[in-house]
Amino acid sequence: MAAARKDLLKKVYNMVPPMLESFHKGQLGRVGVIGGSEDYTGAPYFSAMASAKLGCDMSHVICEPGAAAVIKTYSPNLMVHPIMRQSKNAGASETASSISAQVVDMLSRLHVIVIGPGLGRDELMQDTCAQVVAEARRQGVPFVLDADGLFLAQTRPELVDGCKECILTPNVVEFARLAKAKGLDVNDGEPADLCAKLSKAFGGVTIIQKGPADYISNGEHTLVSDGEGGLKRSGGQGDTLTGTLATLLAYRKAYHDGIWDHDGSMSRSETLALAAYGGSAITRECSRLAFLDKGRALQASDLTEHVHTAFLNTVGERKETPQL
Ligand SMILES: NC(=O)C1=CN([C@@H]2O[C@H](COP(=O)(O)OP(=O)(O)OC[C@H]3O[C@@H](n4cnc5c(N)ncnc54)[C@H](O)[C@@H]3O)[C@@H](O)[C@H]2O)[C@@H](O)CC1
Ligand SMILES: Nc1ncnc2c1ncn2[C@@H]1O[C@H](COP(=O)(O)OP(=O)(O)OP(=O)(O)O)[C@@H](O)[C@H]1O
Ligand SMILES: [Mg+2]
Repeated sequence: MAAARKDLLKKVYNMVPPMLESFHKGQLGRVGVIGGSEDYTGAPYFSAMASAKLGCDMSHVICEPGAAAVIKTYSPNLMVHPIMRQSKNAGASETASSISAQVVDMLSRLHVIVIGPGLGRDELMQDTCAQVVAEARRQGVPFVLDADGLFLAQTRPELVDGCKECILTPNVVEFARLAKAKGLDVNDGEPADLCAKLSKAFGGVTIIQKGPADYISNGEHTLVSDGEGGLKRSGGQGDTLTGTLATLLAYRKAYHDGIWDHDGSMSRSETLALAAYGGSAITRECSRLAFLDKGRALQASDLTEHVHTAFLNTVGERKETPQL
């Protein structure tokens, strides 16, 4: 393991809470994934499940009623809330304000939200999420924008400009769309510099540009996460990333809230970068393990099954936790 990677993962370890008998339900993470629509039920499931498998106590999915009925059949462990509405299914009194108000009601019980997996680009879904993002930001609830959630950053950049409590996770194509929205030329420079430029253009928002290597930048500092992954590029692997990021952001909150004894020496900006790096490293390791297991047959759900081992192989279990 290269020295820089080892060093970074050791710091991620320091941010991960031990598992103590004194903790109560919810202290190790309450995550909400907003997405899931008529067309896509897998994406929010993979995201929420990855968060749970990384150790989050409570993983919620907030989605359309049609998607909710389906997602509930995938796993009884997830809490699924049929709050969101696509325009064509909305009643006369259901507006972005009335729907987002129900999601906002849940915010005080959530540590982190992920917006976008399987969300779609329907106008009412997008408007609802825009209002949720604005309120999450006001309340200081960290959020991850991915997939159709990135369409918000592309079309309404003011929602995220300058936000220091969020992570954007574009793939190559989504990165190019965001760059275009900010007037940047993706052919002008090395990937690490481009990621830093885009982050700066968003006022220092943390960006993970996914690809053969993941570039992570807040405009000031750029990390490269290039651990070996698998060779199958099936859809849905990005959802394991957003779920792992969500749990690490919940752990980050636990770290800053001081729910266990530690020296508290890491700043919020450092721990945000560590959550981003840790999520990327764990996801790539999941992909590597799943590919070893399944080869060409690998599907997104195979990553889900390797989240725990990937955590043990990269970050490692806390020494205080009894080893199984
Ligand atoms: N099982 C599921 O429910 C899944 C749902 N998904 C959802 O599907 C919706 C649309 O997501 P898409 O990712 O298709 O987004 P887009 O509809 O924006 O399409 C992006 C396109 O870029 C292509 N692409 C991706 N990486 C590339 C690269 N490195 N080089 C060149 N082309 C590349 C893809 O093949 C895709 O055609 C989202 O809501 C997403 O969450 C996907 O995450 C896949 C799995
Ligand atoms: N060429 C590659 N080599 C190794 N890992 C990769 C490669 N491309 C992507 N990844 C990894 O796969 C994960 C998902 O990235 P990807 O670019 O597939 O996202 P995505 O297109 O948004 O996925 P999704 O289908 O879930 O929407 C990331 O953790 C990334 O590090
Ligand atoms: Mg994606």
